[in-house]
Amino acid sequence: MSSHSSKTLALFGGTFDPIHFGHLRMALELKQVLAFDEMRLLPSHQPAHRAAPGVTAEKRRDMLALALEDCPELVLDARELLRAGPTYTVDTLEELRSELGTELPISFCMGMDSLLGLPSWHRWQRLLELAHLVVVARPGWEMPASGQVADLLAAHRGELADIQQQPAGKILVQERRLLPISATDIRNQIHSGRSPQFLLPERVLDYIQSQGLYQQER
Ligand SMILES: Nc1ncnc2c1ncn2[C@@H]1O[C@H](COP(=O)(O)OP(=O)(O)OP(=O)(O)O)[C@@H](O)[C@H]1O
Ligand SMILES: O=C(O)c1ccc[n+]([C@@H]2O[C@H](COP(=O)([O-])O)[C@@H](O)[C@H]2O)c1
Repeated sequence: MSSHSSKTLALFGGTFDPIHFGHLRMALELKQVLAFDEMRLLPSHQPAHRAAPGVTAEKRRDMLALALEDCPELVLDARELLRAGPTYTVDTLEELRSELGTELPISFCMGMDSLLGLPSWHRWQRLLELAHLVVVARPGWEMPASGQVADLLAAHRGELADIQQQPAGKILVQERRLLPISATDIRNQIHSGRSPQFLLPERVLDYIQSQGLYQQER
């Protein structure tokens, strides 16, 4: 039995290019509603399934650190930035399991869009052996009718008590309204000369301006 058996850990991964209030609210709400003991934001180094971010991993991490300065409930975990090559979630979860043992309940949080793309993730069938998946769906979402994700949901759908008490293997679908904010919109606004004020923390916006980030269209 691991010494962590009475705790629960949640991870909220993303490119965070840049971090915004949509990410921060969702991470905080999931932590509070699902009563996780710890919620870590996990910036991806070289995202595996999208174009390379325009801003270096170090700057994305700095923005995340600034965003979390006033929020002790959310913690930065920069481990993926230390690994070379494409960032695969399965590698991160295996690393965490070797550090924290096999008993600690670990939940990896993602949007429903990410779940629908899960079969293209690296070694995706191993993920549920290492962690639970908490999937955020908009109210009124519909279950995919068939296919690998429908089969996965049918086999692994669980309840809150499962993800709090078991180490891995369940999918919890959480219906929540999302703030209508996207990092793509923020980048577009900046390079069009408009201000993204009120969509992200003021300190992050100051950093973006002082470093001259997102001025060029990509
Ligand atoms: N407005 C939002 N509210 C809640 N969660 C969000 C929101 N936008 C993105 N997410 C979730 O945050 C995680 C990281 O997303 P990501 O860093 O790609 O942000 P993004 O705003 O979608 O960026 P981009 O526009 O560059 O794709 C993903 O799980 C994604 O589903
Ligand atoms: O492991 C993979 O193959 C994989 C493929 C796509 C996305 N992910 C992870 O999913 C999280 C959200 O990714 P993104 O691209 O929506 O910011 C982030 O932690 C990524 O590392 C992981």
